[in-house]
Amino acid sequence: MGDRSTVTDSSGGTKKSPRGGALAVETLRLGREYRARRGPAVLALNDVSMEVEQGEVHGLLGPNGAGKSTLMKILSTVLLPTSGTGRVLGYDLATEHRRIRPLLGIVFGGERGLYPRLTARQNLRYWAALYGISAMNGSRRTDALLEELGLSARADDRVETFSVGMRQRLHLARGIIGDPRVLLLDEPTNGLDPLAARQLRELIQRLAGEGRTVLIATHDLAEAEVLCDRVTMINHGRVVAAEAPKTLARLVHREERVRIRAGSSLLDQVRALPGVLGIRAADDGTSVVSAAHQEAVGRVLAFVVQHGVTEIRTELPSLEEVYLRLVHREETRSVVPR
Ligand SMILES: Nc1ncnc2c1ncn2[C@@H]1O[C@H](COP(=O)(O)OP(=O)(O)OP(=O)(O)O)[C@@H](O)[C@H]1O
Repeated sequence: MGDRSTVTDSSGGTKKSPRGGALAVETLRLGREYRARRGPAVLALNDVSMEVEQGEVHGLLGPNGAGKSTLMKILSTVLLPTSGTGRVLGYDLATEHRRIRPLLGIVFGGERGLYPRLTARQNLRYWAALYGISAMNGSRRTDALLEELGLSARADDRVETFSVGMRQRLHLARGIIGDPRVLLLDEPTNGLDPLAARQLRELIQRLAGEGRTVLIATHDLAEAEVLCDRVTMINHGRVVAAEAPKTLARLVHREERVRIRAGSSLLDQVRALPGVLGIRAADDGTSVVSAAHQEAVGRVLAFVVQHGVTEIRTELPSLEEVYLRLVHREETRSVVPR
């Protein structure tokens, strides 16, 4: 499968992000309204501005109905925005979809995109042909992908006999057979057992390591935390945050944590240190000390080390906590009358 050299630069003049990287995806005040024959129109996306750098693994997070699928469909050029603009690798989403399509790999899962009565090999060769890859190259690429995704032994079995995990891997193979520069994945590890999910994550990381950009819509926050360089959280069609998971945790919680294993009298002394917000007992018998700022963390660390504590870990709130805080805050806001 492709090494860096296979990722060619054929973009339409890409812009740089404020962080200095060339942009794979950018949207500016993108909106999408669905108009029903009856009933009110639904504003699925509202002023969405986001940036994804080339080579980045970027998570798109949000509750059900937030607008993730709508955004993915617009980025994959199957749906037009009703307002705003967007570019993929420098090409305009509304007017240059023919240029964008060959650069994209789309994995939306479910039953779409695979022919169950064909074998895995036949499916991939068919998709290779659709991407305009010659029969010889298509066959070579098919073999390499089946091998890489652990499907070689079942290459000539019909897809209808495949497990959920095998189909999911085949979906990914289909998505990358055209050697795309940008991969759009919707819930890629949905329905996979933990081992298969982990293997798929490793593959996604490898694909990004080859210089490809990966945009993943997921409900799995732990997955987003390990996989994504940055995440964009959306709720009710609006961007509520866009940052690296760790940065988000700092911005949202403004607190740091130190996990220690210590007796109750020592914990009482730690609780009294300046800048300590509280201490919570964890299930594994350790105690989690919340500190207001880095200086307080330093104070706690120095104190516990001085008193012979050996099990010490600093940590940030999880992405799940950040998500709940941000989305919950939005929900609370949205019930306040305007
Ligand atoms: N074709 C459509 N016609 C009318 N409304 C739609 C259509 N597609 C989506 N919507 C509405 O737009 C909003 C956003 O939907 P979307 O499917 O993009 O959300 P999502 O974040 O992908 O949700 P989920 O995680 O449940 O898939 C929802 O209110 C949904 O009901």
